[in-house]
Amino acid sequence: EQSVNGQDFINLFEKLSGKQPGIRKGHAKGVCAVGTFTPNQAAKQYSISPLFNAPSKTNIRFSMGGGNPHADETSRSPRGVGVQFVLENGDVHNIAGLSTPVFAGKSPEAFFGLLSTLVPDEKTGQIDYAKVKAYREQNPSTLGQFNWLQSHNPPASYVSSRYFGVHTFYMVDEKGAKHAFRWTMVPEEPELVLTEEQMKTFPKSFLAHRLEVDLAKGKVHYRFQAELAEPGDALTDPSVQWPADRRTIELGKLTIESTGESGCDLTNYDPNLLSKGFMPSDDKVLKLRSTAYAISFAKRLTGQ
Ligand code: HEM
Repeated sequence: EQSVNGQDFINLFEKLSGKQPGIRKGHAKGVCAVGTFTPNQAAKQYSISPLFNAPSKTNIRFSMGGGNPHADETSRSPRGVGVQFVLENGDVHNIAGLSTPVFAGKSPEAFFGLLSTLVPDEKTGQIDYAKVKAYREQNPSTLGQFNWLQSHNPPASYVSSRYFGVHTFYMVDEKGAKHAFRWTMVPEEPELVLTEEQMKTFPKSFLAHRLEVDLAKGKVHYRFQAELAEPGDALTDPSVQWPADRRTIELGKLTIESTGESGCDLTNYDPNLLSKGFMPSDDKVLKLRSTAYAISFAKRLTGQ
């Protein structure tokens, strides 16, 4: 299996979704919001991050997975969230996660192979779905997310969904000890999904409007949680979920206050840009994201 890099993905996204000048090459369709993060004091025992010292302003973006700026919001595909925390000392800390608990591949190569099967045939312009299915069966790490999406209808609102960090990160405490964890954003209101009927009748775009309606009713609250790893848990494979009984600690509350107009348009939610007191794991998918996002960012800022 040949190894792939960030540029390879950008080239592949262009084949899948066209050039899309000035637009994100992944999660192209999205909407901004703003809020405040209020840390839980108890989180301080796991990390020295200034994130836990004082409330921080957050610059949020909700999105549809994929490079299509006109993605169908009734489709069984991942939704995304990016949150940039602006710390009291001016530092920033990013997270960018998905509405699915697992990613579509254990490695950049597995995911790249899957996406490659979705490139339409040059002559017919058609996607060969038998090829896609065969690839999934031969590369079972790409099946978990697909199966999850088949058994969970899409969210009815960007703020009625849980979001998962998917990768493993570390919190570093006062003594320098590292605590492996995965984060989840859990809405305090019930999680609402589209009914089968709504999936057929809703327009392709309703989530931006729905977010405005939800936020006009009042602020939306999320609990920001960390599941702590136990020995033997997958630390570098984002396609594998940990057992449900992992100890969960509350990192704090995220209050989404209003829509954010164009406030997130120029943000790069690189998930490896972390505050002191946090560290990325050696997950190769996580590593590669920095390069891919930087290339996408540079391109879209220069109208490419
Ligand atoms: C090899 C794997 C991946 C590649 C190549 C990739 C690529 C990209 C690219 C190019 C962008 C646009 C960046 C920008 O222009 O700012 C993006 C956005 C995004 N990706 Fe990924 N991604 C990968 C994996 C993941 C994973 C594992 C997650 C979640 C756990 C994720 C969540 C997101 C989210 C939420 C956004 C939107 C951020 C925003 O709103 O600006 N991606 N991705």
